[in-house]
Amino acid sequence: MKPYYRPLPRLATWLRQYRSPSYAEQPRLPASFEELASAVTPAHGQALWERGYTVIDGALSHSTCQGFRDEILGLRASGLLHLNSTHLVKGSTRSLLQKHGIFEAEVAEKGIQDAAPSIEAFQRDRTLMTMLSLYLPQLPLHSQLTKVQLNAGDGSCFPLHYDSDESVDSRRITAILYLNPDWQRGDGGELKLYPWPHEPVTVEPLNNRLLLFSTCRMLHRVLPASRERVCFTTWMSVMKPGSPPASLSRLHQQSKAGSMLPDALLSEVEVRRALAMLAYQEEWKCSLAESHRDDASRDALLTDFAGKEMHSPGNSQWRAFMSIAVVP
Ligand SMILES: O=C(O)CCC(=O)C(=O)O
Ligand SMILES: [Fe+2]
Repeated sequence: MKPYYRPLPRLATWLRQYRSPSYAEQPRLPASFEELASAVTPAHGQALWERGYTVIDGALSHSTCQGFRDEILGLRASGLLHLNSTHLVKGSTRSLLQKHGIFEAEVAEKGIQDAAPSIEAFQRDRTLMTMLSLYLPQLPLHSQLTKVQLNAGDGSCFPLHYDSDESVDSRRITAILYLNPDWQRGDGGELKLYPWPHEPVTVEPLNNRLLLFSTCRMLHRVLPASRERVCFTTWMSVMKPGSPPASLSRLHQQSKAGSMLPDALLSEVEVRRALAMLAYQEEWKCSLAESHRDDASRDALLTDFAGKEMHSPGNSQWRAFMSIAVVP
């Protein structure tokens, strides 16, 4: 005997779909982002681990990128993006200092998921994390969060910074997808990476370019943009906040800096950070001034930075060390 309830589940699904008021208007989402599975190769995993960054061009389809870009422009037009702020920590007081012309929102914020369904689907999709975990099993990625960004292009930029610190949270890989089909040389807005003691690297914000780098170990900034610039960032986290990765961005074995200071010492995150700050302190200070409006709080930020500087670059031995240490 056939059970009489068999057709019911299918009928119920069918009814639910057609009764849903939003059914007809639902935008068509890419079923998945499976192009990423072939775009990410073992060589990308290796570069990310050893150099601390890698670039994947043409990671997704053209129409997927167009959809992402339209959603971010729509969010800006509906006033759903807010200004990005630099966190200024002074003793026990924390203050926020707005950057000019950098508008952003996290996908988790109110109203963003409905207005940016493809980007929300990207945040939920696990293809990128799965591929990276396959090639970097030492870095078990577990979850991800996405933030959209629109740079107004009036000289807006980011100062030198690290996205996080291994002792602060469990984010380990930063993935930025650039969505700028008309970007041309001279428009600015390049991302500059400082993989010290290697030379800085400039990455153009080209359409459908996915840049991956170490969240805690890669010093970076955005150069002033003279044209509207769109992107989104996905931060991928490991399960346990304190867990390694030992090294995303191992030093070259024969690092020149290592012949003067042992590589083991240079591998210490804090030592690397202090030396990188020394190496780039003038550029760092300039980038802080460029990213914020000229007012009293910017003065406070610059004063705070001056307090952190180590005053040795005038010293000729130090200058000699820095010039020999850099590995091209
Ligand atoms: O816009 C970019 O290319 C990078 C932005 C950035 O560094 C950040 O949001 O932390
Ligand atoms: Fe950043």
